[in-house]
Amino acid sequence: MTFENTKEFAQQLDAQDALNKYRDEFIFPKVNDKNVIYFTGNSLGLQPKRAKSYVDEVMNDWANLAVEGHFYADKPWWDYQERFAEPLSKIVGALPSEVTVMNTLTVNLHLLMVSFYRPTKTRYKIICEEKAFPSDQYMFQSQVHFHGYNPEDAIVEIKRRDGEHNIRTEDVLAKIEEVGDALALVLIGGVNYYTGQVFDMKTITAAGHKAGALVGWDLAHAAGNIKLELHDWNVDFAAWCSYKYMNSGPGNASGCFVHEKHHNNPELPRFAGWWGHNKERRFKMEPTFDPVHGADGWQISNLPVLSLAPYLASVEMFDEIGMDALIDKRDRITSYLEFILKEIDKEVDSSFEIITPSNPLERGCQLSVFLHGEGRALFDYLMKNGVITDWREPNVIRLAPVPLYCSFEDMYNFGQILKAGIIK
Ligand SMILES: Cc1ncc(COP(=O)(O)O)c(C=O)c1O
Ligand SMILES: Nc1ccccc1C(=O)C[C@H](N)C(=O)O
Repeated sequence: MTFENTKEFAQQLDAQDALNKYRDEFIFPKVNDKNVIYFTGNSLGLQPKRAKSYVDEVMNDWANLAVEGHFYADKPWWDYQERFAEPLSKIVGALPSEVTVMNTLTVNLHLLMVSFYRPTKTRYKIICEEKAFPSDQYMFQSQVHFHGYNPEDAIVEIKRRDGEHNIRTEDVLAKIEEVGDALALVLIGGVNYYTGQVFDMKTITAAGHKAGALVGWDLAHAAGNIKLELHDWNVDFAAWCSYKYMNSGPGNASGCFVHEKHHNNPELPRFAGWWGHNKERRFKMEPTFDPVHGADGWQISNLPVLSLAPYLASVEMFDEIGMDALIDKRDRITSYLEFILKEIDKEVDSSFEIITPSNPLERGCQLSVFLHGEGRALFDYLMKNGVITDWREPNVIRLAPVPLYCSFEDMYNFGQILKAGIIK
């Protein structure tokens, strides 16, 4: 499709966009009395208007039913997480029994590593990506330490080649083969938080298995953003936070995936709690743990229902729309933003280097832009003028035109503000 850098053209794309009406479902912060152009849904998604009524429902049930709400609320609290299974399984390409919601992302990755990182004297190494999100790096180091190994030896990072911004699949595969019999686990961010690069999860998962290792994915920047087929790709486990693309609210619960093939394995160690115990007999207060056969068997504590409520509102919205429609718009709006950046680049002295892969199959809805010749002052100018982006050292802004609530006209307007910020 050929694009034009005009307001009329952008408005025309909005008029043809079936998802445009969902913009009204979200609350936008305002700057100078105008809705902002929000590019940071990859950090914290906007609040869906319908989230409040889900929270109010729990507050009302708590007021009116108190302890009875666990079993007699319209949406009973004791198995509230089961309402996520169907819609969430479609978002990540899983069976409903393979997904659950609990805790937060780093906590869940630790808990899943209890089950899936079981190093032995000879097979103890973890492959991850260079410059993984810091929380993941701390997690790897502390897990390796906990098991009595040396992080310098046990953690193997896949590097970018000199002068390249993204990691090549062939380099991941070569590293897996090289580490071979010493490899216990591959655990990578499915979408890199800094560059927005999407990894070839299917191919890498198969290669990890071939080497005799288990394979997990941190899907913080992937869930609700890209097409996932976790079950079919034979991924062992995965976890994601819900406050980014899934719009569940700050610090909210994480989602987890555990492949069906691991559900009935009595050998698998895990850190247990009563909410993972056999559902029918949970309140019989039995002394021996009998896990639910499914991802729910990794639950530990009773559920933080008040915080799950807005997440449920959001997941149901995703279910209404479907990932295919979202991805369709995501590709169009991301390409339009890419086009706008290139157009503005021609009109100003500075130059923008998009470090995200240009192939739509290797990116979701994030463009990370190196601002050559510009500095933090430009970022500050954008923020003051109602464009919310984020800044990452040394000189990168990340732009996520989230298809649920960003418009094509936003992209056009952004281009004009960007140009004014440079030329001023
Ligand atoms: C890739 C990645 N891993 C881990 C985290 C940390 O998540 P949490 O603070 O919810 O544990 C984030 C975002 O904050 C992330 O982007
Ligand atoms: N939860 C947060 C709280 C405070 C500041 C940032 C975050 C993020 O989520 C950062 C995110 N992981 C990112 O890739 O930008």
